[in-house]
Amino acid sequence: MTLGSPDKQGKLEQQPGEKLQIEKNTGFLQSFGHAVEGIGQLLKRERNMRFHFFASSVVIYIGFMLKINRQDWLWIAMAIFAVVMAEFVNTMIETMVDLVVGQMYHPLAKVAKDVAAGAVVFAAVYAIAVGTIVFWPYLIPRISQMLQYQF
Ligand SMILES: Nc1ncnc2c1ncn2[C@@H]1O[C@H](COP(=O)(O)OP(=O)(O)OP(=O)(O)O)[C@@H](O)[C@H]1O
Repeated sequence: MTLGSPDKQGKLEQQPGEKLQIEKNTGFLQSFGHAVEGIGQLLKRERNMRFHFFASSVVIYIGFMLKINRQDWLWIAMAIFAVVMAEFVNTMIETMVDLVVGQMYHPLAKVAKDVAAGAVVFAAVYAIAVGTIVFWPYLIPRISQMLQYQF
């Protein structure tokens, strides 16, 4: 990919007035600023990440509704963290593969991208399992209460 040309997804155009830096960051604030930019890129480029963000918000809302305890919050936080981390790794791998092979097909590029995507699926399955184990005991009394009320 040449400088300023769009990437595979057509989203890497150089912005007017944007400073092109390849030197080391000079201080904490500059490093932090670039890290925040990285998080922004993840949200902008990854449709799945926006879905994870929405799903996490729903799970947190349900957690508050069901008044889950401290320990259960830790499990939920860990599940959300695992999915988000897997998505970070997936995006890093995808970007590096696109940088190296560009528009060419390469079987190893396929392996790298598919394994990275597999990591996200793996983390998502873990998160669903944690959510089920955590929320189930809070839901059982409510469900049986609803059933008693109906019959
Ligand atoms: N350069 C390449 N060589 C070989 N296979 C590729 C290459 N680029 C992509 N693929 C294959 O095409 C699939 C889709 O590629 P794409 O770059 O859209 O991945 P994606 O962005 O990982 O998808 P998602 O955003 O859903 O994670 C990959 O999972 C991989 O199997």
